[in-house]
Amino acid sequence: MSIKPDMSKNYNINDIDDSEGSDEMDYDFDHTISYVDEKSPILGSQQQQQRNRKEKTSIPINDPSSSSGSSDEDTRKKQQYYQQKIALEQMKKNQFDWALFKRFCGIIKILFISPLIPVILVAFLFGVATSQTYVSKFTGILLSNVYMSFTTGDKSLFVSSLIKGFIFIGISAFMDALIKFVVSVMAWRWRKTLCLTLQDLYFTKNLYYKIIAFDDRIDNPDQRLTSDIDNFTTTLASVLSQCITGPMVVIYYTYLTWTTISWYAPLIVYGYFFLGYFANKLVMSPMVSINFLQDKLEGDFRYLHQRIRNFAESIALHNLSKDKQDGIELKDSPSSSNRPKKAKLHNYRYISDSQDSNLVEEEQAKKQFENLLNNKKRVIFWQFGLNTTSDLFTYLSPLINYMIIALPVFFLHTKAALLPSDVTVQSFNCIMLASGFSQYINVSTSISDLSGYISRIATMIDVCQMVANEQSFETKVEKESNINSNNNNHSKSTDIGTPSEKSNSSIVLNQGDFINLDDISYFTPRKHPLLSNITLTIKKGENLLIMGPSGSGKSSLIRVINGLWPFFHGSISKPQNDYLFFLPQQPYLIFGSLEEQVLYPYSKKTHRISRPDLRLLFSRLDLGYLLDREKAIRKGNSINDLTHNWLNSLSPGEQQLISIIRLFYHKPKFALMDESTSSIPQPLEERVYAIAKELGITVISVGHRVSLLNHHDKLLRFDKEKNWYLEQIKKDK
Ligand SMILES: Nc1ncnc2c1ncn2[C@@H]1O[C@H](COP(=O)(O)OP(=O)(O)OP(=O)(O)O)[C@@H](O)[C@H]1O
Repeated sequence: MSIKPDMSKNYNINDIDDSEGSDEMDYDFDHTISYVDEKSPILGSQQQQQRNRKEKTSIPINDPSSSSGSSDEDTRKKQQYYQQKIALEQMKKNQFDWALFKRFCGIIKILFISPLIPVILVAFLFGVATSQTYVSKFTGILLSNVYMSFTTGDKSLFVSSLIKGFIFIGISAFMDALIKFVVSVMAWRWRKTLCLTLQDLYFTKNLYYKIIAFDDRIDNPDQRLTSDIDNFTTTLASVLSQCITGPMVVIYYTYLTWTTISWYAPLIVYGYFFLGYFANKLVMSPMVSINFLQDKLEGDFRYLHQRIRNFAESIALHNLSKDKQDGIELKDSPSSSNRPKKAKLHNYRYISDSQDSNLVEEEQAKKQFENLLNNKKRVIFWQFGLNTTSDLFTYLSPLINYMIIALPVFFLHTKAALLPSDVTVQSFNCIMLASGFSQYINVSTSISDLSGYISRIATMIDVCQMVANEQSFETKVEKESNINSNNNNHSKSTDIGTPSEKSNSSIVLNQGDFINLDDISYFTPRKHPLLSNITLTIKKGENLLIMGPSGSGKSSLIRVINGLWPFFHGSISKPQNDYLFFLPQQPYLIFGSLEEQVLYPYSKKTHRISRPDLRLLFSRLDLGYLLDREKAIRKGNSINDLTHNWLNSLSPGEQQLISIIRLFYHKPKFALMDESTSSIPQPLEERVYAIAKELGITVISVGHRVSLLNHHDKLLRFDKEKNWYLEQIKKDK
């Protein structure tokens, strides 16, 4: 079956040779994938496009991706090269340095965006930490008294010290629990603030779509929004509490060691701390990038398993046939018993010897898991180094304390001897001062984790802001009434509508019942030119069908018309978006009841459909049984109202029909249907178009089925040379 339409002729559906009985148009699907120069212009003429195509196929020689041939090995190497390049660039950016500190300050600004409660919490923490530090002083004195009561045999001193001990140590323990409680509340609040702020950003101006479709700088945005923010705020709150209690202890015990020993005592402890700090920093710096990479690998690993969950059935079906093929091959091959075991064919170790055939997904998951484990090994080794230095400094600090106390007796000879109770108080004070500092050293371990989260969260904020402010991702949208009033207010030489203006992209929201494309040339987000200079008008009541080879740009034109893709030149005049409704290729069902499916993108909060109306909508497409099924499930009380998992088991056709019911409920002036009847039988497809007509919906369809021609008035046809043809469809009664 083939169609060779002539632009000069009207197109007649009876001209189609359907002798092969196929329902699909026979296009040449040979679509070449080329490497495009980012700056390649959109070329209008065919010759220019051909020249451009030739140029596009040249690949830089020094780039590993340029290796000739297109074997799997090459593709794998290319992917590896780019992954490593990106990971290295990211790692370079995530050093523990001033830039990271500035990014941290950016996040802090968000955390304190409504400062009252966080400031109260921090002040409260400060108050509790101060009181706890003060109360801890009595522990030292009590210890000294207990020690003295043993040496002097003073029972009353022992009893009174014990009673005071219970009170003060009890208070201290309670304050410790209070600090932990405040830290948890603070982490909870910060998570709320940061996550909501980021979500606001993520959902503004379709950013969630743009950063996934147009920008590849953010891997796993879901992980950043969920676990990274949670881990970051929890770690930050605990680091903050340590940073607050630390100085309290340091300041107070600096004073006590100075007064009970001498000026050099705090000085030596300070020197010891700085030595520890620099040793830790040395180990910490590389850990930032290693932790960053670990988070990325964890996210990728989870994402792969998520995909396996989402596509479980497709994977299982594909692999049923694969198992069969493997079976035949094994049976037919005389040398099958001599085949090397699978494990030997792979470089990595996690493939079981007993398995003859592994799923591609299994291999990928295992490969990714191996990468993750390899990096985790690095994390563990560097963590070991960090723990060794920080623990060494913590554990050695009592010895330093005793050396400080021993200085006047054994080295300076300023004192002959010390009383045991004095030694107890002095060593307690030194230990407390050192513990104040060792809190900082311990903080450094948490800071290395924190830095990874800072990088990931700050990158997400930066990229979201950059994409939000990116002018090339924005299309100028104006109301026709505004343009007219501007035209009236200005002289005829006003800018609007001048050729220079027309060469840019603009969308005008008209009051009329038509969609007009004026000299539209559009391209992919990577600037790969698609179709050029399309000019056409779609009037109300005049259905348009778009056909063409796969990847030729049919869906992209729909994206351009509804304003999702700003990658075009020329101007579009269309009714405002409330009058347009888009049905994507992949039907989208939300978590919710059938009524909520139909209401979407509205919700039950603002809209409701009465039971009889809902039944009528479903019955028109023979789907009344789904409402009965839902009713039975509700009665059985076996379903969580929010997660209607049973919807996942609907057939693709049922899913398409539900989105078509959604379209009928919303009754827009224009419907943009992207292959949205491809899974339903032809008689039902006829009914869908008949109902749309009855409801006054003008349809712009994308599709491959010849039967669609029956329901449309005009055909916009693309060919593989990037030419377009607009033809009138003649319908013979
Ligand atoms: N987000 C994107 N980034 C880069 N290229 C894209 C993106 N989306 C689509 N493309 C490319 O744009 C070209 C046109 O895609 P489009 O989805 O419009 O094809 P189509 O004609 O609708 O194909 P099909 O009939 O298979 O649905 C394809 O080569 C596709 O790979």
